[in-house]
Amino acid sequence: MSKKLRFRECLEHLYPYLKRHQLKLWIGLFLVVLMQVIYAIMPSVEGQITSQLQYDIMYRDSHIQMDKIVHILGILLCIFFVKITSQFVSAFFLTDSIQKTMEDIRQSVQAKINHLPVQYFDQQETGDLLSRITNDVETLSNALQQTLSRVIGAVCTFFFVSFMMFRINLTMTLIVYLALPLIALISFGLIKRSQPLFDAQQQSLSILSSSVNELYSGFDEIMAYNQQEQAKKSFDIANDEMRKTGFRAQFASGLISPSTSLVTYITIGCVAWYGCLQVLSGTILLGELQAFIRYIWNINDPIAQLSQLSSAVQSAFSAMNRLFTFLAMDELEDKEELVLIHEVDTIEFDHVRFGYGEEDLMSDISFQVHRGERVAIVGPTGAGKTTLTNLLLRFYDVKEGSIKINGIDIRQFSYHQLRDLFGLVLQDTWLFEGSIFENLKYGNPKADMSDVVKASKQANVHHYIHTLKGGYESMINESGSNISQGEKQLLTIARALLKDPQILILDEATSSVDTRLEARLQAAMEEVMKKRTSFVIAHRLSTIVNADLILVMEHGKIIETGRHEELLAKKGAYYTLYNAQFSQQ
Ligand SMILES: Nc1ncnc2c1ncn2[C@@H]1O[C@H](COP(=O)(O)OP(=O)(O)OP(=O)(O)O)[C@@H](O)[C@H]1O
Repeated sequence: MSKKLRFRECLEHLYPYLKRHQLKLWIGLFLVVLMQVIYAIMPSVEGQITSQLQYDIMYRDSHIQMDKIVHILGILLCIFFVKITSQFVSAFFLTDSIQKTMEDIRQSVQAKINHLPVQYFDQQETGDLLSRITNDVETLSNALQQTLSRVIGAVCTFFFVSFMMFRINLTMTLIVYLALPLIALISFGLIKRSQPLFDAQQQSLSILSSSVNELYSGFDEIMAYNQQEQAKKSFDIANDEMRKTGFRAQFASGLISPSTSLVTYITIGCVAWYGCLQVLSGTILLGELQAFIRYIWNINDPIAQLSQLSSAVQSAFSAMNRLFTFLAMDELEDKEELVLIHEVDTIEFDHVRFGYGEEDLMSDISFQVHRGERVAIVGPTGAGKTTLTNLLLRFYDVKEGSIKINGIDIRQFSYHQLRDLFGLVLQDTWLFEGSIFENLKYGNPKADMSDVVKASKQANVHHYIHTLKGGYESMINESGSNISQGEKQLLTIARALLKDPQILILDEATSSVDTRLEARLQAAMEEVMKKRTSFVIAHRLSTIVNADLILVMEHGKIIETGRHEELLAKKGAYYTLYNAQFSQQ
């Protein structure tokens, strides 16, 4: 994420997305150009009314020719009608193409998340990632919506209006042109200065969302530990930083408009003085001077507009930068499915060495498991139990040695193929916002209601679902807080049963539940492990006693292996652990 993209590179990344909806985009932009032509013609036509009146007063003894005035008004009305229609139609086409482009970008970000290595998520704040999908895309969308048509319009206006001004008077046009570099200098100088300030503002926003996210997800703990003051303090710091960066960025860009207006007024003063002399000498008509003064605003407008849009352009640039650097990140390379696995017969760790960073956490890990066996992994916290299962799922790759299924290195399989073999029942149960039925089907989208009910019965959770008002259609809220922890784990067991995986990874809950629920959980776990190769991060005595293989881990090493009785007889590490933790159960 370190390399920053330049503006041109950002546009190069954006272009393929815009290109997909280019027909609508081009129609919209063509109409924008048409509007600018009309915009350039209107002051001259309006000026004709003044010139006509001037003529009638001076040469026809104030006898006004109303038919000529009505004729010009008619032309103005037609032009106005075309302008309004173009405005509506172009807004429709531009909005449609831009919104579709944003939808595509959001989809790319979503797809990207699925193809990133797990390490990326270890290093990223969730708020930062969420901000990429929502805030950054929204900022870019707003900027395109507001700026694309206006920037193109501004450039066209500049050329069309210049042409009209030259037609009226060369000297007056040159006076205006003298002021233009000053306006450009002021605008773009201030834009450049405020660019880093906008970056800082966006960064603060993302820190603030992370902070709010943390406050919300840790709400119970904050209350329980009476840390409201501390939480408020860290939120206040993020909030204050947001205010400061926001103020600096907005103040810097807010200076642009008043400064450029001042230069415009001075220019109008000079032109009006020179123009009046020309009218008096009869070189130009009064209506032409009137039109010319309108043109000064119109030609300064593009530059002033750009400066007014600068905050949107700069925020969009920052957003595009983050979005496209994210989208350009290296993805996990997946293999084609060259090797097939039907039945998993053996799983083997062969002299595995691994560490999350430079330092090794585990080395020389070797053991073998056969089909249908139950492996209990025990050891103190931080021993490396979860890491072992992370390696099995290839969330991380081993540094040395290999993990083999049926004698084939798991790196030979595609991620999809490998992970398809596994079912997960974790302590940290994950259920999403949706109905119980949808949550259970997650493991097997093809399952129908009868499969779901069957799995729920096996997992001892069917009766509980029935007691809920909506049954299988009951909604689980975003955090899953409307269901108890024990019931949630039963639901994840049912989900795993529906998937019917060959290998099961089960992380037993350490939190104690009431005796009846415990019995239900126990039975459900036995059911899900039945006839399946299972790796259990074990906390229950019964699981360990019934295991075919117990791996005793400490500091990333397997220090003992065997069955319960053998290990007890050894009177080693397992014996001590058993007496300290499990014998009371
Ligand atoms: N994603 C990670 N990045 C860096 N270090 C990690 C990561 N995950 C775990 N660790 C570290 O690796 C070591 C082993 O962690 P692991 O979670 O495998 O232990 P565990 O035996 O499962 O512990 P527990 O019983 O508490 O879950 C710990 O020191 C932990 O801090």
